[in-house]
Amino acid sequence: MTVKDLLLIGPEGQILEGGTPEGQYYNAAAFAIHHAIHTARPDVDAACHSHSIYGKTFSTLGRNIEMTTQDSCVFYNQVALYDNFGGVVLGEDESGRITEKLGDKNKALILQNHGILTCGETIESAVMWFVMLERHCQVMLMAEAAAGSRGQRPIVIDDAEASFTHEKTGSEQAGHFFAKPLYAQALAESKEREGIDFDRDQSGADQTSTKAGAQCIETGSFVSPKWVPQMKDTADVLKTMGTDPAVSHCVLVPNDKGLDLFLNLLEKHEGPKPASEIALFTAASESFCKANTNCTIQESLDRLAKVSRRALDAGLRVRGYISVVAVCPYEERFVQRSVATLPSNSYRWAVTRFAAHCHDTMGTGLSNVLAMVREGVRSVDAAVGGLGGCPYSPGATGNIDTESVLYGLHKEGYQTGMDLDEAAQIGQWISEQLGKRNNSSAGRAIIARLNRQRKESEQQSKL
Ligand SMILES: CC(C)(COP(=O)([O-])OP(=O)([O-])OC[C@H]1O[C@@H](n2cnc3c(N)ncnc32)[C@H](O)[C@@H]1OP(=O)([O-])[O-])[C@@H](O)C(=O)NCCC(=O)NCCSC(=O)C[C@@](C)(O)CC(=O)[O-]
Repeated sequence: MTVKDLLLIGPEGQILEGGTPEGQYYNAAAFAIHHAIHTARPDVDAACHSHSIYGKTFSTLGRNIEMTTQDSCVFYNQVALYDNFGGVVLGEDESGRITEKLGDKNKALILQNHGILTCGETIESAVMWFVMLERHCQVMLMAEAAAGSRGQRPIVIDDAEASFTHEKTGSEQAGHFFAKPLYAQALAESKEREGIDFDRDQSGADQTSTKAGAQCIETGSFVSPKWVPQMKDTADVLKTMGTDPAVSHCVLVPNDKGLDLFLNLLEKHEGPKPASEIALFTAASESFCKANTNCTIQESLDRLAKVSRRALDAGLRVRGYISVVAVCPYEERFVQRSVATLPSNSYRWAVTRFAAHCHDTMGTGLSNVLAMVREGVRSVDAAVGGLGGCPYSPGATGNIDTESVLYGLHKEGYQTGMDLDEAAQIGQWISEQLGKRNNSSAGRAIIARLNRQRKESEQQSKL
């Protein structure tokens, strides 16, 4: 199983995104359980459930775990037993009873005659609790068998020590931290196997970028022409451009009016949809949010929650951007803390993907992209020739150039599905069309190499 097999399922059980063409189906019982948990526990970002061998074996005993080892104390007072097996979970009755048992503070459940389930505020902690609970079930089974053969019982840790140990090791942050090596191993294994979705920005070279292998192309913006006149022709571009079913086209939308204009265009458009994804954006600093979208962060989150819900209902995919996560041109204070709290539920639940979008203003664009990819981001934006920019970020360079990002990712062993030489030629071509210098240093170096090779092969053919 790889990331490409994963499905994003909406609240009504509809598949919103993901999966291979032959993999558009899912386990209804899993959906029933996970949906009930996410509805009942907004603090929970991830739930893990599988019929793992030791958890399943332990569950047949119809009892809860005991704190018999230091590691098990992460679960002190936070595991409940659901001692009622109501058959495969397909209905709301059984999933409702399960979430009732989970309550509002437990991180795990023993589901009698079924298996184990854990949850956490992050994917990492939920997975770590699952791995630890599965191992603890194994420990309990072995310890009880060994003790039982001598007519004894394993020694249970006293409440005071268990509580103290839980306080030190059972927090969400601890779960996230414990999972780091496991997560790093999974990422290392997956980077050889999987590709990165390569996206690019509005540079007008849509057809040619398709040729270089981009999977998503941001084609334009439905923003106010009073604010960004350069984008006022987006509707005309969408109406006239060709589409390739292998490529997803995306447009930037800041508010309801932008979505109305886009939906209106789609309704009137004959033939395949020219774009099927929207990109929403807010910012990590109040000053940038005001400068870019004329509202506060909270106002933008409220606005975007509504826009994204409408877009999903209309069958569109939605991605989200948080601008200025590293440095804000208007605020000197580093804004990292507010970034951590930004993807509040209203925004986070409504978008179907987050992507890395970097500029190279301080020469750190490529390092930032690589750092994000190492942390698990699998969607990266870039523009050939480093075109583009942001009118509300004074002094900012254009977007990070596709050519150097491809070079960096390929060197690190990631597969992008894109052809670097092809991208470099497109970057050179579009820069010439626009009468601009090619802003990609990697692109210029590749063009120089391609020109040299061309000359050499011409000379060879003359000989
Ligand atoms: C958000 C607004 C509209 C608020 O701007 P506002 O002035 O508060 O909006 P308003 O609702 O008061 O409307 C003002 C006028 O604009 C019209 N209007 C209003 N909305 C639209 C629309 N969607 N499409 C067309 N027209 C629109 C509206 O109809 C009205 O026209 P009037 O009645 O005066 O004739 C404005 O601030 C805006 O358009 N901002 C866009 C800024 C932008 O495009 N920035 C660059 C791209 S974002 C970016 O670079 C970040 C990203 C994604 O790349 C990631 C990163 O780099 O970090």
